[in-house]
Amino acid sequence: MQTNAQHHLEIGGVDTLDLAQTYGTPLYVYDVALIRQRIQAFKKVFEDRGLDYHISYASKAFSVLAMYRLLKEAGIGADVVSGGEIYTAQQAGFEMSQTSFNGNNKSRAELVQAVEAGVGHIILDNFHEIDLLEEVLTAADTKMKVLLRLAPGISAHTHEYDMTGQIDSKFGFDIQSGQAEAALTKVLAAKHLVYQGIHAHIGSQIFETVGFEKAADALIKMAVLFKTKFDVTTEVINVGGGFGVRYSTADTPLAPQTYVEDIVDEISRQVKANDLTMPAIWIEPGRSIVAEAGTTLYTIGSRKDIPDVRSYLAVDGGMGDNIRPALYQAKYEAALCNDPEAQPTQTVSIAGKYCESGDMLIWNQPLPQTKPGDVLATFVTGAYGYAMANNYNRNPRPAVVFVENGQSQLVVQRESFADLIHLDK
Ligand SMILES: Cc1ncc(COP(=O)(O)O)c(C=O)c1O
Ligand SMILES: N[C@@H](CCCC[NH3+])C(=O)O
Repeated sequence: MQTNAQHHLEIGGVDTLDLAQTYGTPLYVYDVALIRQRIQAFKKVFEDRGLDYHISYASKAFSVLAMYRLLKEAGIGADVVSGGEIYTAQQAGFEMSQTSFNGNNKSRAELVQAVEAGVGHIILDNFHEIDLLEEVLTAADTKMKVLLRLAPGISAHTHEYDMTGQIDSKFGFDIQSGQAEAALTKVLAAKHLVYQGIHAHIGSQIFETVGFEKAADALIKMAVLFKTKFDVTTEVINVGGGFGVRYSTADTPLAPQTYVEDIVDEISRQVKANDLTMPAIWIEPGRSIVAEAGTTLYTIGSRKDIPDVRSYLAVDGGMGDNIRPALYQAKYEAALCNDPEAQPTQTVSIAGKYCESGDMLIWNQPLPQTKPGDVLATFVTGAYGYAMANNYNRNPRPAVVFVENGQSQLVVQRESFADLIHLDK
């Protein structure tokens, strides 16, 4: 947390009170330098080891034109999961060969769109999709590089809704029951699918490396099986994303690059032990690239003090701009922008303005005295915040600004009431 000479909270060299004044609240503010640093730290792990690699930022964490432009500048790829993300990346002028396309129910229309857009790789998730993509490619008379998403049977230590690699999951080909082998057989028989490798994503907001290492081992085992049984070389091992970040003092993640160092070292060991050629290693970090770079600014409004029970302090946003506390009991921390380091004198619970009792942003936040009109910042809201924002109660979605070197830039305009009825008939 940075403060300026007036003791105000500052982000990227810009006073947050000025940002709130200029752009209004609620407001998502991104520290662009921090995003660049995160990307560089991931790159460095691979480059220090001289490895063939690909970083595919999981766009779902935060997908807007400005973000794809930033990725392009930083020289990394992007993973997309919908026609909307493909469209946004294209409109941003993103190099589409540097995208991969994930998802458990890609529609025919989305596959056509992906092929026409020149998406680099499609990560096949199920048997239906193998048939569908082969049909689309036959009609277009073109080929597509594919990875197979596997469910390695690993339960990551995270919120139940954030687990994706366990056997009982809607994602990917199950390894244990032989689906993975059956999928490879089908891909090899399809004329327009070019097998490149395998993928696993075990979940999100994970704090330990052991789950990733187990997933890497499972993928290497499959690469060995594919080699011995099918004489097929696996050129890409994609270990997904899911590297945890620190939302509150209770969280104890590793440095983002530490996860990758461990995974890469494990893969290198296993490749050597199994006498394989070293594949390209791909990662798909989303949260760990953007979460900590994001801060949301709110204006404080009403207050309700229930003697001996609780004090509710309400802000002008809530579950419409940050649904994570309601959906995953996610914990956040907040500070007052006019003096974030002032001694707390009270404990309050930060409520949103939506008509739901569950619309709470933070329970039991220590704060100094506040008054209506004060600006409150909640930290680490850069991932799955704006991305999951909604118009519940017909509230317009907030604006997004990028700040860097003392300059701010509006990258997403605040929705207007007119925008809200734009599509109504
Ligand atoms: C396939 C896939 N890759 C990457 C990610 C990104 O995860 P995270 O934002 O936790 O890094 C996700 C989301 O969990 C995902 O489903
Ligand atoms: N939306 C989730 C993570 C995304 C999971 C995607 N597979 C969160 O905010 O934690």
